[in-house]
Formats: sequence, structure tokens, C-alpha cells
Amino acid sequence: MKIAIFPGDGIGPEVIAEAKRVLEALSLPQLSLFEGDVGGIAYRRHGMPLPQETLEMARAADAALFGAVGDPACDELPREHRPEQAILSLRSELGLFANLRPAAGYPGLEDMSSLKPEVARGIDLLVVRELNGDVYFGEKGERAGEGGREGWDAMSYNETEVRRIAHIGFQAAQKRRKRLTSVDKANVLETSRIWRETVIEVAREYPDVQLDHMYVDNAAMQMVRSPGQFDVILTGNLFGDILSDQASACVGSIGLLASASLGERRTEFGTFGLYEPIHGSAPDIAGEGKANPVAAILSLAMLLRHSLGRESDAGRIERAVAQVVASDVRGADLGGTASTGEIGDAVLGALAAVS
Ligand SMILES: NC(=O)C1=CN([C@@H]2O[C@H](COP(=O)(O)OP(=O)(O)OC[C@H]3O[C@@H](n4cnc5c(N)ncnc54)[C@H](O)[C@@H]3O)[C@@H](O)[C@H]2O)C=CC1
Ligand SMILES: CC(C)CC(=O)C(=O)O
Ligand SMILES: [Mg+2]
Repeated sequence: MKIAIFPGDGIGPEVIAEAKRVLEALSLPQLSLFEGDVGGIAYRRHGMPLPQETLEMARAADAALFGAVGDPACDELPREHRPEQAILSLRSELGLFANLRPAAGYPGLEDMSSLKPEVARGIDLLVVRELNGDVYFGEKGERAGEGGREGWDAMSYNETEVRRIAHIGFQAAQKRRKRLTSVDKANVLETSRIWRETVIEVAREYPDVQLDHMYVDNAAMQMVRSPGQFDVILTGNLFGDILSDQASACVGSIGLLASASLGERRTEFGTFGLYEPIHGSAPDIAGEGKANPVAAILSLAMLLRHSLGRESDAGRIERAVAQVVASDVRGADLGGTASTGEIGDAVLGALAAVS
């Protein structure tokens, strides 16, 4: 089993260090770890945010664990040299089109939700976000306009792209509560009109799943009004990015939400994937030991489940994390004082006790 580890920038290395401790505690047989540079650190060391050797490392691995990229000192660089290009290129070069972002409440944590506890209770949703298309990957540029310099970004989805992510969404719903909400802006965008028509077509293959459609502005409102109504949210790259950050605050903290980015490459043990917290490099707290490592640890659990076929280890990690999150070991993001390392210690302690 080969795992490529890409800690990246800011709090990336801090949270990945805790996930690595959890991985080591599992003592998996025949495990090889490889570490590569991504983001701002890679730009400094190699002159580019995604060096070829890092990409090759990912291609040769059964799974990749990713921290975060982003560095304010690099914000003025040309776009192709900016740290964020590393994660965008990994997603596109590796064909990782399906981004799964589960958001579920923890009993005992409702008081930390941005919502009233009675509204927060019952959040159990999965954002299925398309990850290789949309405005993030469309042509973009700058031109002179009558109003001065004009930036433009092309948004598009074709039927093939929508179909393949829709299948992932419907299949995920079949394993959950069999409800799928497709989120778009079909009242305004042609991209969304094709999205909606294609989702309706794919839905015919899944008669057991109840499909509804929601405009993204309403979805954002419903997410804070009654998030418990959602099971699977199927949406595009941009809307999924925004709604999943929003869902994290409904649960309690962005430091809690993990993600899996999957494509079609099969490995000996499952499907190749890249796993990362949904948060970024958090430069405002980097280096202070304040980052919550739970999202990174839960990303490791997803890696074990989807790419290494180790469901029981994934479940153990998730149970250990649930115990810690419900305890008084809380970081600053959840109103406590525990450091990144202390939260990692608590997860390791709980892991030793759960079966
Ligand atoms: N996949 C990736 O690598 C991503 C990278 N970014 C990049 O990260 C940099 C910072 O972006 P922001 O918009 O500030 O988003 P961010 O997610 O890094 O931080 C947003 C807020 O949440 C807090 N936060 C994030 N993770 C946390 C954790 N584990 N524990 C406790 N608090 C946490 C931060 O302190 C900050 O106040 C930018 O350069 C951005 O482009 C942003 C999102 C994803
Ligand atoms: C950093 C961006 C490229 C994307 C992002 O915010 C995300 O995937 O959550
Ligand atoms: Mg994001």
C-alpha cells in the first residue's frame, strides 16, 4: 500500500502531522509513505507549485493525503505559480472529478454550531461536488473594457461531465436516505440549464431516489434554516465549494470536515483518491498550534475506506474522533484551549480504546 503525503502550506503540515500519527498507530502491513512538496513551499523549493515529481508520486500511489495550499506571500504571483494551482492541477491531472464532502453533526457539539442547537441537530448530509469543470477550469483572462480592466472566467458544463457526477450522487443517495437535491442556478445560467436537464435524465435510472432541485441562493438559505432536510446535495464546483464551507459552520467548525476526491483509476485495494480537509492553509493561525486536526484525521479515515478497502480502520478512527469531539478536548475553533497536538493525543488515546 503506497500513500503519497502532501502537507503543503500554513496549517497543512500541522494537521497532516497528526493524521500521520494516527496512520502510524494503525500499524498497517506493507505500508509505504512518500512525501512531496505542493503549494507555496514547492514554489520556493522548485519554482513551481506542483513539481513533476510530486505529480508522479501521486500517480504511483494508491492514495494521496493532502493538507492545504495557500500563502499570502504568493498572492501577487502570476496565476500559474500561485500555490492554489497545485491542488487544481492535481484534481485535473489525476481526473478526480468527484468530491465527496460529508457534514454530520456530533451529539454534544450542537452548542458550537452557528445555528440554534435544535436547528443544528440532525445535520447529516453529503455534498457531492463536481471537481474538474465549471468556472474554476474554464478559460479566463483580462481584457480592456470601457470600465477599465475587465476580468472574465468562462463557466460551462457539458452533458458528459454532468452525467458522470450525477451517477456518483445518485449512487451515494442509494446508500443513504435516498434523497438527492441538485443545486444549480437554472433560472439564470445556461450552464445550470444543461446541468438540470441532464440530472433529470440520469434520475430515470434511479427510481428509488427522490430527486428535487433547488436554486443555489435558496439552498444557502435552507442550509441555515433547516439543514436537516438535506441528504445528498449534488452540485457543481463553485456552488459545492461555497455550500460545504457553509455546512461546516452549521456543524461547528471548518476544522471538522473532511473530503475525498475520486476519479476512475482503480488500485489493488479500491479507487485511487486524494483526501484533504475542506479548509485551506489558514494563514491567520498557522504556526500557533491552534489548528483543529480532526478534518485531516477524518480525511485519513476516508482514504482508508475508499482507496485501501479498510472499512474497519476507517470506522475506528471515526468513532475515536466522535468521542474526542464530544469531550471537553476542544481547540480554539470550538471554544476550547486544546492545541493541535493535544487533540491528536486525545484521538490516539480514544483509538486505543475503541474496537
Ligand atoms: N484545498 C486547499 O488547499 C484550499 C486552500 N485555500 C487557500 O488557503 C488560504 C486561506 O484561505 P481562507 O479563505 O482563509 O480559508 P481557510 O479555510 O484557510 O480559513 C478560513 C477560516 O477558518 C479557520 N480555519 C481553517 N481551518 C481550520 C482548522 N483546521 N482549525 C481551526 N480553524 C481553521 C481559519 O483560521 C480562518 O479563520 C488561501 O490561500 C486559499 O486560497 C482555501 C481553501 C482550500
Ligand atoms: C483553493 C481552491 C482551489 C478550492 C477550494 O477552496 C476548495 O476546494 O475547497
Ligand atoms: Mg473551499
